[in-house]
Amino acid sequence: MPGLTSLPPFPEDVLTHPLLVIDYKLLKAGDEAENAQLWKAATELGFWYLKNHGAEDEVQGMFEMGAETMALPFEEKMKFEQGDEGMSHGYKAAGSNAVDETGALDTVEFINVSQDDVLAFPTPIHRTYPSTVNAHMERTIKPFVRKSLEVNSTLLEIFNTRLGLPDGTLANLHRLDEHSGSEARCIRNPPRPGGISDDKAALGAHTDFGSLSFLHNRLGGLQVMVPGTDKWQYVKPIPGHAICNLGDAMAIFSGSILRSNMHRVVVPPGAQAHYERWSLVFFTRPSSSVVLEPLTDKSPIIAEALANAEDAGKLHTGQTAGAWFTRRIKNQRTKNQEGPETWRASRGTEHNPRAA
Ligand SMILES: O=C(O)CCC(=O)C(=O)O
Ligand SMILES: [Fe+2]
Repeated sequence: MPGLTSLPPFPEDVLTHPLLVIDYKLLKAGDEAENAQLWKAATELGFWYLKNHGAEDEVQGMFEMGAETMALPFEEKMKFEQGDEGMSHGYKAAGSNAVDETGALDTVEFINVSQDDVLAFPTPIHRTYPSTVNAHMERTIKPFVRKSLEVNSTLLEIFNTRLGLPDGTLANLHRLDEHSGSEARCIRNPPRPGGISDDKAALGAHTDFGSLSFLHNRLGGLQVMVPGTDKWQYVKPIPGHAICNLGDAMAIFSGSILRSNMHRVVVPPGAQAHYERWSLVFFTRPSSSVVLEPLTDKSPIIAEALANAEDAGKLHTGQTAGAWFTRRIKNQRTKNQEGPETWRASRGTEHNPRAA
C-alpha cells in the first residue's frame, strides 16, 4: 500500500458527516464527560472516531500482512476461500458477494482471520490460512487482536454500566474461552482506472453482524446513512483515529437503545479514486451459542426501552449469534442468489424504524 504522505487528500466538496471524536485515554481515566459523549455517539448514530487507542503500530503491521496476502497468486488465495455455506473466516474474492437485491457484484477482496484461530494458533479451531497469514500470526495478528480486544472490551464495559446491566454481563456474552465469529479483516478495493468516482457500491449497504467493530482506513469511501436523512454521507478518514461502530447484536441486546447503523463502501472520492483502498476491521461478535434477544430480564432500562420500541417483536430473533451470522454471510454469496428473497434473507436489523 502506498505511504500515507503520497495519498491525495480527502476532497472538501463531498457530503461528509462529522462523527463525534472520543478520546480512549480519557475513557480509560474514567472521564465522565467523555463517557457521556461515547453514549451520545452510540445511541444516536452508532459510529464515532476513537483517538489515542494505542493500536497504530499493530494496524500498520496488519496492512503489511494484508498486502502480502493479496499479492499471492489468485489460485493460492482461493485454496482458503470462505465457501458458500456461511463461513466468514478465510479469503473472499471480489465478486463473491451481492451488494443489493439485483445481485450486483461487490469489488472488494478480503481476508478474515478468526479470533479463535489466532488465540489457539498453531492449532486450527475453524480453519487454516495462507502462508502469509501464518507467518504474521505471532508477530502481527496476535498483537493486533489483543489490542483490539482490549479496546472493545473497555467500550463494552462502559455500555454495560450505562445499560444498567449487572457487572460483567456483556463480557460474559463475549468470552474468549467460547467460540465466536469474532475476526480480523483486511480489505483491498482496486483503484478505479480513469478515476471516476461513482455511486456503485464496492461493499453493499449493511449493518454489522456482531457487537462492536474497530475500523481503520486511510482513504475515503466509507459512507453512513444518518438517521432522519436519505443521502449517503462520507466518513472522512483522520490519521490516528479509528472508526468504531456498533453491530446488530448490541442493538438487539439493548432493546434498540444502542444503534447498529447502515453503512457501505464506494469508490474513494475525487483524486483518491486512483488508489487502491485498504481497510482493516476487528469485529467483536458474541459467543456463537448466545441467543440474540433483548436483555430485558437483566436491566429495567432495557425492559422499558423494549416496551416502547416499535420493532420489539423483531428484536426477539430466537436465533443464536452463530446462526444469525451464518444466515447473513450465506445469503449474500453470489452463488446462492436466487432472487431478491435471498438478498433479503441476508439482512439484519435494518428493519429498525429508526433506520433511514
Ligand atoms: O472498509 C471500510 O471502511 C468499512 C468496511 C465494513 O463496513 C465492513 O467490512 O463491515
Ligand atoms: Fe461494516
